[in-house]
Amino acid sequence: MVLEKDKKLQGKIVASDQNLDVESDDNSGELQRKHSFDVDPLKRNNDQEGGRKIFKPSTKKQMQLTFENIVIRTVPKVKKCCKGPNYEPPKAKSILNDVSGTILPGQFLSIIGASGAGKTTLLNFLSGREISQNLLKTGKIYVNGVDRDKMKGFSALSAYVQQDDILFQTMTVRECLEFAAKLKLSGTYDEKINRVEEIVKELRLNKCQNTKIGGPLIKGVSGGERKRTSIGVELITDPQLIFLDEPTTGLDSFTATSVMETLRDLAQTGRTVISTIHQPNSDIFEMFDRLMLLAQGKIIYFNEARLSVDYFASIGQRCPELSNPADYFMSMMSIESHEEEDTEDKQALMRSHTQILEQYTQKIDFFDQSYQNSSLKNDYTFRAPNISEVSDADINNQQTGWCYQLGLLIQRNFLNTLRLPQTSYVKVIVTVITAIFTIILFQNCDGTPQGVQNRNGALFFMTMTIAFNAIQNIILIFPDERPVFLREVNNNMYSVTAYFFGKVIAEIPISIITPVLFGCIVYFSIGLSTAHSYTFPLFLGILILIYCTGGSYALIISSIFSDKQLAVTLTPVLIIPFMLFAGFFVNQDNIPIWLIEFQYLSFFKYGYQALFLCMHETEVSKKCNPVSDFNSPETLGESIIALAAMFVGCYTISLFIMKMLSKKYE
Ligand SMILES: Nc1ncnc2c1ncn2[C@@H]1O[C@H](COP(=O)(O)OP(=O)(O)OP(=O)(O)O)[C@@H](O)[C@H]1O
Repeated sequence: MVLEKDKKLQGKIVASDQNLDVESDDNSGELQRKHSFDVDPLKRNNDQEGGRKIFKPSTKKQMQLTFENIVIRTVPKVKKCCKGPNYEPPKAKSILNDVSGTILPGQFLSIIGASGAGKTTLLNFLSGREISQNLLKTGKIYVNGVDRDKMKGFSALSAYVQQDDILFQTMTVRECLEFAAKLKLSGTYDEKINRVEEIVKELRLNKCQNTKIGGPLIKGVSGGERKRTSIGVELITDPQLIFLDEPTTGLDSFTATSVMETLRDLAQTGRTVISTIHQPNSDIFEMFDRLMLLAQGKIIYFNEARLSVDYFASIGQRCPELSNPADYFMSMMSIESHEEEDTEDKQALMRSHTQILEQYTQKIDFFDQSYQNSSLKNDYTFRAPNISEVSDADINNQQTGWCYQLGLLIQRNFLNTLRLPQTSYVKVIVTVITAIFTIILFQNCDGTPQGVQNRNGALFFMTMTIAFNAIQNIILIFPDERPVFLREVNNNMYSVTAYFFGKVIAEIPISIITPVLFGCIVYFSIGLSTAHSYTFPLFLGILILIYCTGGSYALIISSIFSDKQLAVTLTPVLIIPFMLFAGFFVNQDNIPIWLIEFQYLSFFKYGYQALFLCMHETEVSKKCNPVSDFNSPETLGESIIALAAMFVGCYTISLFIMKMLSKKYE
């Protein structure tokens, strides 16, 4: 089909490009254009698809996005220490090289280019996402003619669908959409649910709406359905400007085509859709509306996709027959592979590399110049006539009440805990098994010297077990939730404090059940003190406090490290030093003076100390006076207060880190 179309195009090309009609004469190689604005997306929708209407036409103001002279480059760091006579300061690397263009309502722009061409950087910059601090950015972005920097709620007008599908694996497709609708939309409950129904229908999610998203532990929806759910979550507010980062990556060809169809349909209702695409197949290329080719941070083509093959043929880059134009363009924009890789002469190899790079740069410069001089060059000064300025009324910056957000977050967290096996029944089984181990290892904790030794060992073991149980719970779960939290908080769905308290409150049942279950099994089985009626509840209370403090400490670690593997690997290193200060392994008198202060940061020390004093301060038989042996500087009350203070302190620090994180990703 592509070829047939190309042949037709070889004579005279008549195309409507951003409201331009383009005429081309292949013999002269000259492409002429004449302006005539005719964007009627609904008409196109009906005409092109034989009356097929998938998306409801939006009643909102349409968006034209214009970007002017965008330059993004690295700011090289000059190392003062290395400055010498032969010192060559590092050069700035250009990532986007003075790129300009405009995208009109109803257009679906696909950006393709070799790896490192600057696609993601451009998409992020256009969508207003945070660009790394070490990059220098200049240029202007206008939305319907209004300077984006002067707009208050650009993020509320647009949607950004990330490459990875960042969703809760335990939630169903419908639950994900409902959650987004409840937090992002104003109006009554029925109105919100109606919008969900619409999205389910429009994105063809009917069949899988009650299936869980799924992940490594839960079987869930297919890749395409997951991607469509991610798109649906972003479409809930009916944004007019939609950015997508490589939406087809990781999908099979059929699913990728179906996702692209969805995006094309979306654009045909008047929305402006901009997407980077990774390795499109010929079917997907067929579906392209506007195409932007990026190479070395330069736009070498930005116009209708169907004109691209002819355009490149006119500058000497003819796509072979029966080839996928996208593949041809990709190879055209890629640096050629090195043919003399085997040579042992390193200098020759370097020279050859430099030569290839120079040739490649020359080739891209030629494409750049050809595009700049071409009549197909995107006219970024063009302003669609029926587009009016964005006003405050167009910006839906709605945020629901804090308590409403908290309620929904608690509900979601509980659901997640119940549906994730490792946070529910597996945890209970692990608790029971470790309790049985404790009983086997530390029997007979009576008042004899051997029994007291057993008891001290058991108390230390319990402190470790309960603390690690809590740490593991947070370290294994929070890193998975972290991207969802960042996406949602930056989508203005809820506040950081609502998320934080939602998390803390949802943790309460497991923070009570685990230590209480463990304590109940172990306490009487190994013969711990029954001297006072309050000893046992006090003992359980301390176990709960140890669990909560361990969890709060782990929350700091997992908020700092985004990578789960890294967090898991570093946890022992960050925990063990505090464990050594607990007073069981190292006599506190032996701790070097410069390290002594560290013991006051150890929740193991206060946890173990509190359990120890709880047993011995209430012990009737003190044959071997263990309290004096332990040399505890704090009383039981002080130990409990210190533990509680650490718990509150760690949670406060993690809340602060989460706030910082959310600002960083704004
Ligand atoms: N913060 C940064 N500091 C230095 N260089 C950067 C930074 N961000 C991006 N780059 C560089 O800019 C170039 C373009 O990066 P970008 O991620 O936009 O490429 P891309 O076209 O999206 O590539 P891919 O398809 O592989 O994702 C790359 O060479 C990258 O290394």
